[in-house]
Amino acid sequence: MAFLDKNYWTERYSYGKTGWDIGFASPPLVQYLDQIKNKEIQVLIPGAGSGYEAAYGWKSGFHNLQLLDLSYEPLERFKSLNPSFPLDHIHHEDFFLHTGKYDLILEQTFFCALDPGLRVDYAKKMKELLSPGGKIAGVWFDREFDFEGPPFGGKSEEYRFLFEKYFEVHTFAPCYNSIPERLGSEVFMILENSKI
Ligand SMILES: C[S@@+](CC[C@H](N)C(=O)[O-])C[C@H]1O[C@@H](n2cnc3c(N)ncnc32)[C@H](O)[C@@H]1O
Repeated sequence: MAFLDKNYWTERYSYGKTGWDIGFASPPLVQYLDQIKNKEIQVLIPGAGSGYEAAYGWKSGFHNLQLLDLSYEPLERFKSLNPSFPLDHIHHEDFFLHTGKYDLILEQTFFCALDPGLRVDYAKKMKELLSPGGKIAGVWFDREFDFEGPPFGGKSEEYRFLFEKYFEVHTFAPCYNSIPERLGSEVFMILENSKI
């Protein structure tokens, strides 16, 4: 398996090998953001890539929203397309080294981009970054792939087993509003940081 470091992702962006990039804010995340009344909450989007969800959230009034990516390229593009987005809310950084406290962290094809050996670390880091009562919400692939990842697939039972150790599982359901290409292969989850 390729070493999934900054160089790997930079190369993928440089060669335009970005099959994950849907070109617009992901409908399940958009609908989730739309029903949140308190727009003052601290939000993080890790592995944000082109940052469509961040642009959507910002335009919808979530002004305490931060995006983060290991790769410089998509963040530079994001900056040029969203000139009013505050520069200090854009983090060119490794998720695992990021510090902060958030009320909401959004997941969209970040988990599946990581080496599966990092899944426990992902759960622990998410917990560390969430305020008490804070939530992770978003979509995870509920399927395996017949090629070497990324993306790395998985099954919902595996996720439930992993995340129940760290979070209160609020929502865990087949995603009904996935993009057509992913319909039937994603699970929507809301995980709350209320477990000690
Ligand atoms: C599959 S892409 C998804 C991008 C975006 N979420 C989307 O749906 O278009 C995975 C992203 O995670 C970033 N990434 C991978 N490992 C990372 C890490 N350890 N910390 C932060 N970003 C990372 C990559 O640079 C890439 O932009």
